Amino acid sequence: MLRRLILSRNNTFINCRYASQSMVQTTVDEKSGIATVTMNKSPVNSLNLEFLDEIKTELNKLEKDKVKGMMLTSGLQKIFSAGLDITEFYNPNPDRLSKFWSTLQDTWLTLYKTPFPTAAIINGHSPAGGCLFAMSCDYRIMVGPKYTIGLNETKLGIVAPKWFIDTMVAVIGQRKAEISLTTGKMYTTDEALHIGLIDESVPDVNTALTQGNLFLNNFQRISPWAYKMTKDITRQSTVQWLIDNKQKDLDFVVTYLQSAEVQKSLGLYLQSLKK
Ligand SMILES: CC/C=C\C/C=C\CCC/C=C/CC(=O)SCCNC(=O)CCNC(=O)[C@H](O)C(C)(C)COP(=O)(O)OP(=O)(O)OC[C@H]1O[C@@H](n2cnc3c(N)ncnc32)[C@H](O)[C@@H]1OP(=O)(O)O
Repeated sequence: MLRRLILSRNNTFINCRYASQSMVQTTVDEKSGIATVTMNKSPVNSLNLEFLDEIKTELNKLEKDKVKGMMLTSGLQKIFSAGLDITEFYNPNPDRLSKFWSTLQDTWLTLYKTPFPTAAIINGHSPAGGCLFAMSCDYRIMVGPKYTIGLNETKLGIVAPKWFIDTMVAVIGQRKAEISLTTGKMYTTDEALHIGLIDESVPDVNTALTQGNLFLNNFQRISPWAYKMTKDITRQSTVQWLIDNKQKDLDFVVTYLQSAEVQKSLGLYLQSLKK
């Protein structure tokens, strides 16, 4: 791992951590202590085992470094994240599939429970797992109007696990989540703003980053302990369910994803993507 200081747009030094061939780049503004984590896995930031592992490691590092906040964004032109890498569960190797799902569980727990405030800068399409990661941040700013966001699992012939569903319910409420999930609806930026799936719609990435910094800087005036306790209490039931049911969730997903019916749906969906 290498480190270097670079000069930011507002002339403060940024501590930049990077590794060769890294899929995740992080900069930390030395003045504000706010980190920007950029997902950079071409072509669509699909979340496979190695990518998830890198994201989790990076989040743990930020916690150790006691950053004051984090913005999660994408380095790709028009995609925040295409969600889970479908090739991880189409014709899967069962051992790798187990490892992949456990890593997803752990990465999500790490992101959902960060002791520092987080903002998703959604600068591109954000289906399924991409939407999950955005919803797991404390605040969402989406660059409009061209992109879409939502949990579209039913469109793939699969079911969003309970903790995906609970995360969405926590953001938009039971009724809207039920409609969104059963129909697999992908929302435009305006629609997402209207139902509360995102907090702000902005015209470009620079504005999104400025607004993200503004949101995170609010916490300079809040006790970190009070922040963390409040977040833990608010998110407790969703987090605790997964902690208590990790193995059950894993066993179910591994069995269900390998069933002939689900494999057939996934094959057809992958084919449609290639077309
Ligand atoms: C009680 C419990 C019950 C059940 C539990 C059981 C099951 C577990 C549930 C599992 C949950 C899964 C959640 C997910 O995240 S599934 C993934 C859903 N993602 C999508 O549907 C996104 C699909 N992709 C797109 O819509 C577009 O690609 C996108 C808008 C992101 C970008 O469009 P663009 O035109 O720019 O690029 P494309 O040409 O479409 O794509 C480029 C190449 O990338 C490949 N691709 C795209 N998305 C994925 C993906 N998610 N995984 C793997 N590969 C992907 C695409 O095929 C293209 O490949 P090539 O043709 O270049 O080879």
